[in-house]
Amino acid sequence: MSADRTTLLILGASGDLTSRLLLPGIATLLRAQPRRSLEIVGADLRDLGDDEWRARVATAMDAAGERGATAQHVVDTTRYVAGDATDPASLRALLESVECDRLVLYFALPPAVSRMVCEALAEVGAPEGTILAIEKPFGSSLEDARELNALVQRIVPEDQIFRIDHFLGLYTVLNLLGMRFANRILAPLWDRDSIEKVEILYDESVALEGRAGYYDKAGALRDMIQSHLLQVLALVAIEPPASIDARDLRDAIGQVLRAARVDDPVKDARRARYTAGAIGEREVPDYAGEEGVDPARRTETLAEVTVHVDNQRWAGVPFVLRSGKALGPIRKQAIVHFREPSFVPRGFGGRNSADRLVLDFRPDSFAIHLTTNGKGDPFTLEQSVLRGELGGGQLEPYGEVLASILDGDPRLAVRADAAEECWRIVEPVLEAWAAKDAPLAEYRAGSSGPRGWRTNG
Ligand SMILES: NC(=O)C1=CN([C@@H]2O[C@H](COP(=O)(O)OP(=O)(O)OC[C@H]3O[C@@H](n4cnc5c(N)ncnc54)[C@H](OP(=O)(O)O)[C@@H]3O)[C@@H](O)[C@H]2O)C=CC1
Ligand SMILES: O=C1O[C@H](COP(=O)(O)O)[C@@H](O)[C@H](O)[C@H]1O
Repeated sequence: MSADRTTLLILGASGDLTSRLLLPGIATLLRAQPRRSLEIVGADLRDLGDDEWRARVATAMDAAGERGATAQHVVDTTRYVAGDATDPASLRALLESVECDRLVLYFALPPAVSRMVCEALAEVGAPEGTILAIEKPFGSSLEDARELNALVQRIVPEDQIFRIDHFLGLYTVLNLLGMRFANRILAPLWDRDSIEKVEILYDESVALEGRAGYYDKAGALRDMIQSHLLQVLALVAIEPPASIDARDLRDAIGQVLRAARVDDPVKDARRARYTAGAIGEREVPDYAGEEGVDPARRTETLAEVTVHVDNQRWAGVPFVLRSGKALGPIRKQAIVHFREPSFVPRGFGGRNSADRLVLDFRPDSFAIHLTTNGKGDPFTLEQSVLRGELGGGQLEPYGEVLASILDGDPRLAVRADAAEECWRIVEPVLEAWAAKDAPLAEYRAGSSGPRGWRTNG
């Protein structure tokens, strides 16, 4: 751990990400590792003011538990700067106002704005040693991601670029590595011979939450599937790496993403948008009528895409990726569906569903649904559920991600090639959906999705 004075300069500090996930994640890091030395500066277009900003930082620190000396130092020293970071003169002034040994410039901004800030930064120049931490989605298309990669690599060397995907900091997602590669039970079953299908689902109850500025131009496919769910797919599907150091892990991720594709963007993808409804007591307004939403964009709030991985291990196995907002049932899981056994001794009755491994992302746990003899009648099969609590880490995902940035360990960050591959995989679907008559189904907020969309699990 470095004792150098590090400043985290958050661009987009008044946005949803900063308050809801980034600051609370940092708070868990400072609670678990109080010897870190950190100062935080918030910057955004909106003039939030020092007091309001400090209150937000203090709330996040308090929510993580008792405020220790490091967290207190962060609250005492933090400040807020209003301004447009895409404007080179404002950006220069902002950078000059920061005194530290090491600067982490955190882009908590919509992708198009991040790109404009990078263009300004290329003009202004980044202080020596600056780390760029850039949120997903990285760029807005394959071409844009390529250009953005070239641009940021002109500003700082690749080892100072962290393309952020906080799902790589989720305990259960990291646990895929232990589960797959550190026991003899699952590894021999982990291929097309034993696995019929994999589902990776992230159905949320949160709705737009005032994020139209970002979300209405992104939609569920770009917001969740292009980044998070493809990273999870990569960890489910990678070949065993020799080590879990950054190079081996990211080589393996790059390899599997290069093999991934959507067969038929029309048949293998569907999308929908929520209408007014209620989730519990909460009334949710029609997405299309929300402030800042342009209904003509036909932005989807629920997307589902089937991806195939063309290699010996996975040929023919569908990976169904789905994520949506304002849904009633919350499902944040990866489900590995195993094939039927090749033969079951005659005389057994009752077998009616296949075995499966369910990994719950939040809270962290897993369950194996295994066919066994029935409770009352031993000759009637039924499923027993073996559950495991994973215990969770000490850190929230953003704490893990920030720790790895501060330690200069890119293991939890997305490498340049992987960021581009993820766009390559989803781009045929985006093109199909850009057609005027591409279907956009509807679902009531609080429901489980459009009528007629069946899900397993
Ligand atoms: N929210 C979340 O749950 C998560 C978000 N992310 C990623 O974080 C990024 C931001 O998302 P989110 O916080 O939700 O979006 P928000 O729209 O809530 O926040 C973005 C912020 O950036 C500000 N901004 C826009 N232009 C500029 C500029 N020129 N200079 C300085 N600030 C500017 C916006 O100000 P204004 O509102 O005035 O335009 C807004 O406060 C996205 O890339 C998203 O994918 C990643 C993980 C989780
Ligand atoms: O990146 C994003 O992630 C969140 C979901 O992550 P979680 O850690 O809050 O569960 C999602 O709500 C948001 O739309 C997206 O931008």
